[in-house]
Amino acid sequence: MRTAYCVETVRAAERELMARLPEGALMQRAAAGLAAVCADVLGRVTGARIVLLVGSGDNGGDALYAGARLARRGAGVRAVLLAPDRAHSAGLAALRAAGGRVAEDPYGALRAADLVLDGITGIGGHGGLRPDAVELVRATLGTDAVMVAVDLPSGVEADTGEVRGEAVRADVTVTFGTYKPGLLIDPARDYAGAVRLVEIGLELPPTADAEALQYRDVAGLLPVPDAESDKYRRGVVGVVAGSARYPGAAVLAVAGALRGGAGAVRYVGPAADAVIARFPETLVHQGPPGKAGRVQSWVVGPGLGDSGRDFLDEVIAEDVPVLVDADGLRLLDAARVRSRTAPTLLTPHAGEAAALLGVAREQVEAARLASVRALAEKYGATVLLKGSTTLVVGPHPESPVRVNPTGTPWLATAGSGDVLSGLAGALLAAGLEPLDAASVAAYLHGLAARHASRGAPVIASEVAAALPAAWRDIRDVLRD
Ligand SMILES: NC(=O)C1=CN([C@@H]2O[C@H](COP(=O)(O)OP(=O)(O)OC[C@H]3O[C@@H](n4cnc5c(N)ncnc54)[C@H](OP(=O)(O)O)[C@@H]3O)[C@@H](O)[C@H]2O)[C@@H](O)CC1
Ligand SMILES: [K+]
Repeated sequence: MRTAYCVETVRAAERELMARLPEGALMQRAAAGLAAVCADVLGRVTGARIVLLVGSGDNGGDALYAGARLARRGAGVRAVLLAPDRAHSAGLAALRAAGGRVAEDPYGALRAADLVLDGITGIGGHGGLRPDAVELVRATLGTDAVMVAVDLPSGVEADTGEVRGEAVRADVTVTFGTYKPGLLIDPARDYAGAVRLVEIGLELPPTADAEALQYRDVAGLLPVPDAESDKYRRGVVGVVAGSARYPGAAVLAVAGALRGGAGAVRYVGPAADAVIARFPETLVHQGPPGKAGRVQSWVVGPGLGDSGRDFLDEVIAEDVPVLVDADGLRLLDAARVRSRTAPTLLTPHAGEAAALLGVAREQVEAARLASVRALAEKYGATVLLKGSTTLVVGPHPESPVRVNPTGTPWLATAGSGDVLSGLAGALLAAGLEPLDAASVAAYLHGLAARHASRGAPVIASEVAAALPAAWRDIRDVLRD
């Protein structure tokens, strides 16, 4: 599991560690790791032209000490001090002692740089870059210099991934001790480039603030049938989806459920002919959901249209896990969801989330973490917010947010959400907790899209068809 911790927790761990270490030792660890990554990126340090953008806090101190290390190895290092009277004095002295200098012509130095170290702000920064910093950072655009951010790209919010104004766009971010949530969550994640973690010995609490499943975690969670399994042990999913206008949504949700390992899929709705034509293994039911036979989880909403309200109400009243997506979300009553005893999983995209929260879509996109938490609280449900970085949170406000690392922009295609809902529904039916079902589904879905796409446009039914390949990929790690 890749984990990330908020600033408050990082600072507490830092204080505790600092009390046990000689003065300045922690910053030296950070600077040593930072300099090593810079050397790696440069290939050859001797003769390299390096510019340090140095803010008024310890983030600037890290940059100065790393600059000193690189200067000792033969690099030409120039520091641009954004607040000369508040720059880290010991760091600056170390840089000077190593042969580095304060830049006399900052813009000239930036134009000629091979590498720029962004030490303007780290975890102490708030709000976007200030105007003087904006000007300097703009001067690096269009040059060949590699931008390496110290701890975080300056201008992003460490805890939330929000970007309130301008921020540094890094090629590489060297972060210390732990990932910060902003390095995993868009839009900030997109500013970080490749992230390298430098261990500095922080002892962090067992529960993280954000976490991203890795192959091995997903492999451990995937339900795998054994010799005793029958369709009920594997899980029977009920799908209430589709309408005369959108029969395809039903087909795609059923595809996701079948490829998600369901023992059986029961389909309820007006698109039975289309579903059977494509997937004859589906059990279709003509009456209301309550009479469809045994179901271990329901998926309701894709392509349902307005006419599905009665079916939605009936499904919500069932005492099994229910996933609500798309049109189902619009028709949903928060109080009814909150009063359910079995788990509920909601899977909105940003537009649907915005409608449910009564805000603009842009607001959800700019504050994805706050939005998904607000929805989880409003509905007392687990919520998966689709998007560039899909987020999943449980109803408990203290639980970590799960960030999906496998997304790809090719997934932004009609019907891909329907596949995801069927897939997550199958995992719920197999008995996974909603947080696991949703995050494993997002992971598989992203991986399947990558398989199907390989850099070219992909359509939703191909994503569903590529799920077995993604599944095999993941199970392969268990053989290592
Ligand atoms: N914690 C750890 O484990 C370790 C931490 N380490 C390092 O320390 C860093 C944290 O250092 P930090 O606390 O000194 O804060 P930092 O990020 O340098 O910025 C604060 C300064 O910036 C200023 N400022 C604020 N917003 C601004 C803006 N938008 N634009 C411009 N300026 C802005 C603000 O000044 P003011 O608002 O008063 O003008 C304040 O002076 C951390 O990220 C890591 O690199 C490692 O060395 C070792 C392990
Ligand atoms: K920085």
